[in-house]
Amino acid sequence: MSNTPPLFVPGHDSNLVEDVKARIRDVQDFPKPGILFKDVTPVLADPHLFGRVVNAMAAPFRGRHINKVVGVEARGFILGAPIALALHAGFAPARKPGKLPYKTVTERYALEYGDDGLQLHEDAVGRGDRVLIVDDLLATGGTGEATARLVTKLGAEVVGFSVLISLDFLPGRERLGREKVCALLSY
Ligand SMILES: O=P(O)(O)OC[C@H]1O[C@H](OP(=O)(O)OP(=O)(O)O)[C@H](O)[C@@H]1O
Ligand SMILES: Nc1ncnc2[nH]cnc12
Repeated sequence: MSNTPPLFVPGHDSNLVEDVKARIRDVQDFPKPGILFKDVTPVLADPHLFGRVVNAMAAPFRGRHINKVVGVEARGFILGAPIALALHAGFAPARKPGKLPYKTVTERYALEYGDDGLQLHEDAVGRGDRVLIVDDLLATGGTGEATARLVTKLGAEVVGFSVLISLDFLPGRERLGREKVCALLSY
């Protein structure tokens, strides 16, 4: 028998927010001057903490009949895939333009530090699908909004957004709809 705590245990995890905050690394002026970058890689490096984060980000959406999780390139893939498994849902990657091999739909958006585009395979989600969008961080909400537009363009329903971090001094949460966004921590 191993003493390693199991992943995906339902229930309240009281110290999680403090434990995660203690491990997020602030990097000043990345990728551009004036941006304080929230680096989540130290959280991912700890398998127990990573599992607790996945469980907590999936928890609000259990029982809500999510059948597809869309993870946003690139950091949204890392959290989105295990959250999909935790919810017994399929996973679809929303990728930067030119990366997906099959027919795609495209949306463009502005970022805290530039602008970009996202694509989904046209059969990634469809009518009747109940979709959870997952990313590591919500800032201006441009990425989340563009991902939601891709999902609805394909006829599926966006049930909500699960993010590890919300930068609440930026308008992301309002833009996506306060009631739809679950963030483990905010700044
Ligand atoms: O709310 P917004 O202002 O749209 O910003 C949030 C997005 O910015 C970051 O991704 P980035 O585009 O830097 O891509 P990466 O994950 O590939 O580094 C982050 O992972 C979110 O996807
Ligand atoms: N400040 C920030 N840190 C990490 N990822 C981001 N994406 C947008 N703004 C960010």
